[in-house]
Amino acid sequence: MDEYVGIPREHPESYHSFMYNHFFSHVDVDPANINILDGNAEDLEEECIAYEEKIKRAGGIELFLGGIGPDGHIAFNEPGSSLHSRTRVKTLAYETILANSRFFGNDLSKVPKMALTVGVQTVLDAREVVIIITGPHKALAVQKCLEGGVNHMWTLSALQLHPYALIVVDEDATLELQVKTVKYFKSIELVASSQGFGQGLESGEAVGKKRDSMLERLDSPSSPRKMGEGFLAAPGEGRPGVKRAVTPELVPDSMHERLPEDGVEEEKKVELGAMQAKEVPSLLAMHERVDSAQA
Ligand SMILES: N[C@@H]1[C@@H](O)[C@H](O)[C@@H](COP(=O)(O)O)O[C@@H]1O
Repeated sequence: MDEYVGIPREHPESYHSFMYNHFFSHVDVDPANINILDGNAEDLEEECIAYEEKIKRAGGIELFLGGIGPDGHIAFNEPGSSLHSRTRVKTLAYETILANSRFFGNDLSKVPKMALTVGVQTVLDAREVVIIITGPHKALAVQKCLEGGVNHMWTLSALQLHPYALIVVDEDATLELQVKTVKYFKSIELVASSQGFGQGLESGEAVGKKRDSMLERLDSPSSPRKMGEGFLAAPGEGRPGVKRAVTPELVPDSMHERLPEDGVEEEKKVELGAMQAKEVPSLLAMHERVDSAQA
């Protein structure tokens, strides 16, 4: 989902190395199916555009699994990132450079200052998003993103707009939350699982059939979404034993869609004309009312 700009792929702190060491080398994955942004690409902008295209061609992201930075950034979407952003070159925030310096011998000069990252909208377009947050140094971000409103200064908060987002935290990461918030989430989890609606990650075969329709939906990322469109299918939908309610639209429709169609407009004009012809008093202009009152 992100990669530093300008450090070799083999560098122990590159995200390429991280992903190979912690994940790809432990699973049976065809290297051709691994897609990590290339922070050494000759044309970084082109690399980002191509990455979005690749996601689109693959039918969208099924599961976005990630973490956050202490400033609430998701991937490398630093504070102030547009919530509609897509894959791009990003300058890292000082706090992030500082936080990452521990991986570079605490030498700030060695920490990359730029990265390539998927955008907030790229994450929001994923069918399901799971974010794992641990440690007290992420507690303020958790508080801002869960108890605060959707805000570009804490980009994780954009997940409030996602129909299938799951945030997994340890006890330390909840330290800045109100006790009642923690109790609230624990209680709804308890009630939900007692009613057979417990949260759970899906496993099993990929929902390949849905990909064609996903491709269509993702066709134009910038085009306004209509009711019920835009997000990918509900996780687990169509699988035996998995019930999901349809989530209503979460993204407002565009203004032009709210304007009446021409036909309707014409009808209104005719109605209005008829009313005016009947000289309905309420339609008289003010000066006419004044004149008639004086007379
Ligand atoms: N840019 C990366 C994020 O993409 C990643 O999610 C996070 C994980 O942090 P941690 O390993 O502390 O969970 O690190 C950085 O901030």
